[in-house]
Amino acid sequence: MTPAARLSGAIDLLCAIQNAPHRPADAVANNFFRERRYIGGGDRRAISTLAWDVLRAWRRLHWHLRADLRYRHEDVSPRLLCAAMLHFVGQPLSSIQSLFSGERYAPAPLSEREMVMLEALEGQDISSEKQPLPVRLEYPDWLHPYLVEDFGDRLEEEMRALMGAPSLDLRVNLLKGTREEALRRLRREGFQGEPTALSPWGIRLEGRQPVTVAALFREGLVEIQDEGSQLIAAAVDARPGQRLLDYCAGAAGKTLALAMTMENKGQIVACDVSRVRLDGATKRLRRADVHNVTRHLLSEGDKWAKRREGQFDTVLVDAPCSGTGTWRRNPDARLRLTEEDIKELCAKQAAILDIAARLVRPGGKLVYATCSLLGAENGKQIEAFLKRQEAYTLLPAEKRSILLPEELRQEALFSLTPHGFGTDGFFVAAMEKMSQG
Ligand SMILES: C[S@@+](CC[C@H](N)C(=O)[O-])C[C@H]1O[C@@H](n2cnc3c(N)ncnc32)[C@H](O)[C@@H]1O
Repeated sequence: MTPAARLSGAIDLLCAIQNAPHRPADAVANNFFRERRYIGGGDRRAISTLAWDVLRAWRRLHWHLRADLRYRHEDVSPRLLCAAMLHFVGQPLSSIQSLFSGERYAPAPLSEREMVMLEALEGQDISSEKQPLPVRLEYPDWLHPYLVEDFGDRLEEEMRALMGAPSLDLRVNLLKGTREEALRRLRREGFQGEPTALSPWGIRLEGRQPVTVAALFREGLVEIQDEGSQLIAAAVDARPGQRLLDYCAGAAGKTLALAMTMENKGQIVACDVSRVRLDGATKRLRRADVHNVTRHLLSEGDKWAKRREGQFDTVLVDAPCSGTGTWRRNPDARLRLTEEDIKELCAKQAAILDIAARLVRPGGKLVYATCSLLGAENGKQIEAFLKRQEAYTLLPAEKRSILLPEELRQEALFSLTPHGFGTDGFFVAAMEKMSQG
């Protein structure tokens, strides 16, 4: 594809994202490329990169383009956003104008009005001290007081780290081979990667390499999983022979890692309320050679949980959450999140925790995790849980997982952030249910 055709693709993709305001952008993009199978891998990456750069700079681009208040929100079209983004990454206006040539596969020429709007950007940087903090750091206005409370002086550095592109991490499936073996195979297949600093099974790839086409991925030797998510699985410390419940298993991202630390021995039940997500787990479990997982679809009025009270050695609650820790990957999610969502999510998390608490056997463990950065969904949620559920305490030091690096074993609960650890944002709390009597 020519650069102009790629630009056209990015504009079309952003239009598709804009036309589906309630759907996550990555789901829209998957659909977009499925319907355009003629677009090859390199072109796909170029199109997505520009579209995602725009999504990551959404508030700042709108701030610039609507600096002249005569312009309405509708004037800021995906065409203009892409052109402005190209300007801010250093392309001269004349070369941007030549991409909008109107020739075959190229976007239509820039109108006079569009040119005026773009010319006004000359000599400016995308971030400006004049922008209010939520604009400069790309988060919704209403979230500001929450972030001030949670991060205090660290707010700027934490939120800035969340604006960058994420790393691409793999987890080596020890059921199929070692990390050294996986690194050797990756190099042989032309990929560049290094062992992760914190996860014992992780490999961090350089840039965005098309690893899903690699033979070692298709064979199940590696799985795509952020290092932070791997560390949540490490915190669970699932051992061979145990009976474990992954209560919000989704498409089994963490279940796979738990089955690995259990060496495929014992039993994992993977539950979720979403059939689509649980179905998505089947193929991944097969590819990874995992045999000790059964799945259960939770439904309203389901007696399943009632019948299994006190039966599990460990229950993991990887709770539905705001996903604020994954904003590097899903920058569009910032635009959809509302204060009402946070309130609803907190209530849901508390309800799930209370059900899960009953499923743990006396002396067993409950692990709560989110990919949120917000105290309301994390520390405060656990504080309230421990007040409600007197049988539970935070896991004592001697029982914490030795799969975790020393620095993460100091407390029974910890947070990971892109700024602090170079991972997605995660929170985990490990608790123990006291034995009766
Ligand atoms: C953070 S995601 C789980 C991600 C998954 N554990 C992984 O590692 O890939 C949260 C999951 O909770 C599920 N969920 C939402 N409400 C639930 C409920 N009331 N009970 C159990 N699962 C629920 C969602 O369908 C979603 O799959």
